[in-house]
Parts: sequence; structure tokens; C-alpha cells
Amino acid sequence: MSIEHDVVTPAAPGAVRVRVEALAKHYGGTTVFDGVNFSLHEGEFVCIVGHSGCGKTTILNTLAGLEQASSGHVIVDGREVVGPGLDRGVVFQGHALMPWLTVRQNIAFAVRSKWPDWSRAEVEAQVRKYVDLVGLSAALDRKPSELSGGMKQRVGIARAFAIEPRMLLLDEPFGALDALTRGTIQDELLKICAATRQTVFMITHDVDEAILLADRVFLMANGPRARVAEVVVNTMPRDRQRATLHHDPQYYRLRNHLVDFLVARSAQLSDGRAPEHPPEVRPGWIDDAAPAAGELPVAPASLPSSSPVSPSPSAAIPIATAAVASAPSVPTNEPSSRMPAPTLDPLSPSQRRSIA
Ligand SMILES: Nc1ncnc2c1ncn2[C@@H]1O[C@H](COP(=O)(O)OP(=O)(O)OP(=O)(O)O)[C@@H](O)[C@H]1O
Repeated sequence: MSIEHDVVTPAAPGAVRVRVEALAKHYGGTTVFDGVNFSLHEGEFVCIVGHSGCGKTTILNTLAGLEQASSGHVIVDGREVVGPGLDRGVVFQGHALMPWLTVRQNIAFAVRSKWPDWSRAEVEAQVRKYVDLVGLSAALDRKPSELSGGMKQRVGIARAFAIEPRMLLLDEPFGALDALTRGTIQDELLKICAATRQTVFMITHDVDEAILLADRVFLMANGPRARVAEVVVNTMPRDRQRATLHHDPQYYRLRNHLVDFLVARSAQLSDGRAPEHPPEVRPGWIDDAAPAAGELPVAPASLPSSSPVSPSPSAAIPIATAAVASAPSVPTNEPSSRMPAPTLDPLSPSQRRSIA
């Protein structure tokens, strides 16, 4: 597989950067997914959620150029993806570090690939900037075997960020991190994306993380013949903060909508029953109209304002088990008795029609 080094013409702000058309993947006689269609825009942050095995990683690897689809096309900046490129940084579920290199060398290797003319000092400065970001300065000269799982994952994140790619492809990047590091890196990721207008495509199993980070959330139906069944627009203002997200009533509608999909509709829409061209819905709004100030109920008073939205991996909804849980309505793992469930119906009548 060759690495593309060509410089591509930057897309205009907000323009479509990635087009996925009629993508399908078969293994033997099984169609994992087919009829997958979506676009990603310049500077957009998209999360994809769906049950285990529906094909999210396969789609991400296809965008990265690391896997080939059985049919369909992935077009980035007007060119079909035929292999990996330094315009796309990938953070893998497993960290995928080179075990014989130290943290510094792993990241420096990526930086030198991107900027082969940089001096040793420039490379070192770039490495240190991103190692500092993920809080690993003390581990610069350690090899992966000397790091914990979460530390290795942070090196993988630093390596992807350090090449400052125009597109970040993140496969559950924060799953192995402790709550504090997870929150810090989520915040940094938002800042970096706002500053660089990077396009981000991220797989997560954590609906709260999706609501915090994403401009749009792709909901993927179950396989076989899985598809992106629906595109949920995050209508909450983009300067979302973990500590105050739950003060916005839209948050509860969005969260209920995502959980409802995972609990019930993802299975109903399996086996090719989802539309090939997913509808865009705005469950944060009532009747597809932006809420007027003062029209909506406020967050429960008993919810502590310091409650993080994604306080720990354990607060993530484990998708494989979501079906056995009643749809949680609050963003923490605090006792539910302290936080009354919202009474809002997450679906507006028009949304119900559009996904019926
Ligand atoms: N080399 C392979 N041969 C056969 N089947 C495969 C192969 N690679 C992946 N699959 C199957 O393809 C399906 C999609 O896998 P993929 O890893 O993309 O799913 P996923 O949605 O990312 O899952 P998870 O959320 O658990 O990471 C799975 O059912 C998997 O078993």
C-alpha cells in the first residue's frame, strides 16, 4: 500500500471534504454493511455510534485507506482514497505503536514523515508540544512495554495530533483513559479542532461523549447489511462545556433520542431496512423549530453543576448491554433517584414521520 504524499487543494470552509458513496463490505457470504452513504464537511466533528460488529471500524479504516471496501467509493477532497495519507491521522482502538521505539521516537517518526525537511530541533519541539498535551512528558524515553494501556493510548493520540492532519480518524480513542485524562483530552481536542478546522470522524460507544463533541452523530443500524440509518444534528451551541452541558434541555432530548435508537431502532433497522440515504433529524428541537428562550424546562436542580458529562468510562453506555437498561436520562452515574427523568418526548411529530 503506497503512502500518498501529494498536497491536495484545501476545500473551502464548510465545503464537503469526504464523500462516502454506496459503500459495502462482504466477508464470505456475509454482508456486514451495504448502501452506506454520507458526507463530512470541512471543520466538522462527526461521531458514529452503533452496536458492536455493525462495521464502524471497517468504515473508518476504509476512510483511512487501510482497508478496501467490497464496493462503493470514498472520495476525499475530490480524489478517491486508494491508500493511507498524511492528510489523515488515525488513532486506533489498540494504540498501534512501534514497540522498539520510545514515546519520543514513535512520535518523531510520524512528524519526520510529514515534514522531512524539519531540523532535529523542530521535530523535537513538535514532539514535546503534543506529549505535553497528553500529559506524558515524564515518559518521553520509555518504550510502549513500559507504559500502561491508557498511556499507550495517549501516545497514539499525541502521534495523530502531532502530524496536524486535515482529517482525524479516531476509533474509540478515549476508551482506555481515566476520567480526568479523558476530560482533559476531550477539551483539548475541541480546542484544536476549533483552531485548525480539522475534520474529525470518531467512533464512540459513549453517547454523552458524542453529544459533547459532535456536530452530527451518525446512527448506524445493526448488521448484517448495516447502514447509517440516521444523522442526528447536534443543535446545541458549539461552545459546549462538560460541566454545564446538562443545563440545556436539548441535551436530554438528544440523549434520549440516541439511547432510544441503540435500545430499539438499531435492531429494527438491521438487515438492509435502514434507508440508503439517511434522514437528518434535530431531536434537540421541538417540531424542528429552534426552542424559544424560557420555553423549555430547566435541568433538575439536584444535578450537581460539577457533574461531568463523561465522568468515567463506566458512565458510558455500554452499547452491547444498552437493550437491557432503561434509557438513562441523566448524564452521570449518580444515583438516579437524585435526578428525575425528563418527561420530554425526544421525537417531534415530523421526526417520527421522517424515520417511520
Ligand atoms: N477479516 C475478517 N474476516 C471476517 N469477518 C470480519 C473480518 N474483519 C471484520 N469482520 C467482521 O466484520 C464486522 C464488522 O467489524 P468492525 O470491527 O468494523 O465492527 P465495529 O462496528 O467497529 O465493532 P466494535 O464496535 O466492536 O469495534 C464484524 O462482524 C466482524 O466480525
